[in-house]
Amino acid sequence: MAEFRALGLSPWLAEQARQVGLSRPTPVQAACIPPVLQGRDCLGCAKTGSGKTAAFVLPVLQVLSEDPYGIFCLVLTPTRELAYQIAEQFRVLGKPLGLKDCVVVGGLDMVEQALELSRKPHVVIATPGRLADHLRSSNTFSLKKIKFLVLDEADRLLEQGCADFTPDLEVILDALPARRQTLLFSATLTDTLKELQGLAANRPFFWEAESQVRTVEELDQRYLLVPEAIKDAYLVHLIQTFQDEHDDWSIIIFTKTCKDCQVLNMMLRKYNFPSVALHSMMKQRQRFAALAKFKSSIFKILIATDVAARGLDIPTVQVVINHNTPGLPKIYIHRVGRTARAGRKGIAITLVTQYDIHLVHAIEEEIKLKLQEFSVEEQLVLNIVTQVNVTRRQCEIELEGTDFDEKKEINKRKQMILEGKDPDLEAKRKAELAKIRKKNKQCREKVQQTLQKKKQLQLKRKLQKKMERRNKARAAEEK
Ligand SMILES: Nc1ncnc2c1ncn2[C@@H]1O[C@H](COP(=O)(O)OP(=O)(O)OP(=O)(O)O)[C@@H](O)[C@H]1O
Repeated sequence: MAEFRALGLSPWLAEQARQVGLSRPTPVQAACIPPVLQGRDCLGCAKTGSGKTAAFVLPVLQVLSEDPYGIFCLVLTPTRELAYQIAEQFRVLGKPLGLKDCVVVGGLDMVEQALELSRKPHVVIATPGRLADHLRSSNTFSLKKIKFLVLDEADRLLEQGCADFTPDLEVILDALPARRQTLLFSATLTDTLKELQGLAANRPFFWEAESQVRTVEELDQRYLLVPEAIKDAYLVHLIQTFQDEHDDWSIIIFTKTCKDCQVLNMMLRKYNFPSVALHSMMKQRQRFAALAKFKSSIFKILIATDVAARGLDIPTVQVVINHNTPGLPKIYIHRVGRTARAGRKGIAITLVTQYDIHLVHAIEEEIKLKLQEFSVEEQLVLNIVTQVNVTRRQCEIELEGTDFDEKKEINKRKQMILEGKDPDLEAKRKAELAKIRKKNKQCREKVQQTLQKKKQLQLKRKLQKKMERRNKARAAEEK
């Protein structure tokens, strides 16, 4: 407790931290809390599970307790589940303050959220899309007086991936006062450091954990070479083994697509494994329910897309299985970081097919560590291959019978409308683009063929000339 106090926190807050199990500051907390209390902006880069959340929650609560008003702090985070998790930390640590928080995320009632926002909560925790929608559509609340802006998983919020947050961030930043403290945290900040530094200009304090290796020591990182066609048999075998060998076990399996996630969940259920799925095509209430069931250990297996890759803190997770090798090392770091948190041990097994070897090399290069091979008894896997493949096919057929693909199409259209695009026009544009690409490809092929023919002709002529010269020489010799 004394150590948290030594960082500048009040006795009540240090005591509250102790009561919720934070007895001694972790390095990221020890390094970042004092400069934040001094009024500086902060960029904190520390490994997964190292306590970055409390590194911003504690100083925000400290400053809030000295001059409480609403809306005092805005926290932005990329996923809805993460927003609730952060709100929970604010709630437990800020209980003695009577802290009022408000979570603003997509998929839930907008009117209710607007009402809550108008009641001036101390802290708003939001995903960018929904908060920007509120700002565009109502003037019943103001962010003009906020003292703190926190970007959790800051690099994800700023990168322009498949879900691009930047247009929403622009709307939000326009609604904020220039005089504020900005705190940015992630386990993978360094790639986007330049953009981030532009956001935090108030005597920014940058802290990065001193370590070459970018994943935690307690994590045992393995790969398993598997032929693509029988990958699922390996997965079933792995799960069966963990179930047989451990009483208390809990696994997160990451998949590439929502459909894969759904099919695998159906398949594992057919084998009576206690699994639940979590992906972005589920309704928000189903997503929360699935996560709650997994957190309470009613279901021991969570099959998820990368929507669960960042930030989720579930201490009981001992195993992470990557059903596909992540295409980006950064995603690998976040996925495997769902285990071996806060000093606990954990294992991550990545299924690697013949097509993914280069991805493993990229991961190893980034994390500065070689993955070790995980060995299994191949015969046991071969024994179940046919059965597993048949079961998977059955599940795929079952899924095709539902409106899953249709929903996907509808979701895509909805997303486009939200982004201000016309789905029909986009479809037309896409078709035209495909046509142009096809034409270009045909043209390239034609050029290549012509070039090749030309080359062959030249070669033929050269050969002919050579032969002629040789014949002439021979004839001259004979004379
Ligand atoms: N000082 C502390 N002492 C003990 N446990 C702590 C301390 N600080 C945080 N923890 C615990 O460590 C776990 C991980 O913390 P947190 O979720 O903040 O990690 P993180 O660094 O944000 O990870 P990620 O990068 O995956 O989001 C949580 O269960 C939290 O309660």
